[in-house]
Amino acid sequence: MSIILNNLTVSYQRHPAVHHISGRFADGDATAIFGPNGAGKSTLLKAMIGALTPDSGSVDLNGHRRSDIAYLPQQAEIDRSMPVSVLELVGTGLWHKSGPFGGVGRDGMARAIEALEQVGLADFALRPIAALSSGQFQRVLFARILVQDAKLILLDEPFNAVDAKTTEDLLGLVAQWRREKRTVIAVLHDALQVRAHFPHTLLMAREVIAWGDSATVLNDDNLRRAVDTAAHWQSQAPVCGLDGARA
Ligand SMILES: Nc1ncnc2c1ncn2[C@@H]1O[C@H](COP(=O)(O)OP(=O)(O)OP(=O)(O)O)[C@@H](O)[C@H]1O
Repeated sequence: MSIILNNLTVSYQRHPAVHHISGRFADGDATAIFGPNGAGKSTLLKAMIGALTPDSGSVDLNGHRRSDIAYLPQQAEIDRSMPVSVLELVGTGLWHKSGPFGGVGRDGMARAIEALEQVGLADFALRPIAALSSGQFQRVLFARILVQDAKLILLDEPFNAVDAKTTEDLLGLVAQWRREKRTVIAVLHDALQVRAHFPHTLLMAREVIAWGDSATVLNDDNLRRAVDTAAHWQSQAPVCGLDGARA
């Protein structure tokens, strides 16, 4: 499933976090979004799922619906104090099929248990989500994505605060999604990991620094340019005139 950004600008109180980005994500393959802190990576994902409205430009899902997208937010954005069991949380991945108040049914329950087995947490099904470690919780969120069976998978820093073994297991799922020709887009901070597992990279610092094959994009010059761009940022980006120029 191809996703295209057309001159996309997304701002907070008119200060752009994503500024005039255009390009196409590789269809049925994995792309990393890479860049310094504050580069607009999370903002871009939120615009892609429709949680933020662009100031200008658009996200073209190529005829697909938002419900074809599975999204993993940063853990810090999830309220884990909710009185919900692991199995119930994984079951919410079937929301688009069951409706907000519908039960997941016997088949849905079986799929959720199968997904928990796949991430190695079947024994944790009835535990409250509040009782999980960060790494276990991340496995549960990946199980939720498995039951969603989405064509487009967006992951925001999926391996943050996750140990080496869990990272390796979850990267195995990314490899499986690539074999299944799903489009995977992940915000990452580890260039070695990107080079090894994500064939394509969008390197950004509010704007596109480079976008293409990871081996080409992640060269020293480009990485330096991204860091230099960030080093000259003011606390807020200048207001955007939306015609391509800063106002
Ligand atoms: N809700 C918000 N209100 C105002 N400004 C925001 C908001 N969320 C993000 N920003 C600002 O937008 C810019 C981009 O933030 P964003 O979180 O998208 O960056 P990022 O590349 O994901 O950063 P990091 O690598 O640190 O997670 C930052 O300057 C940030 O302070």
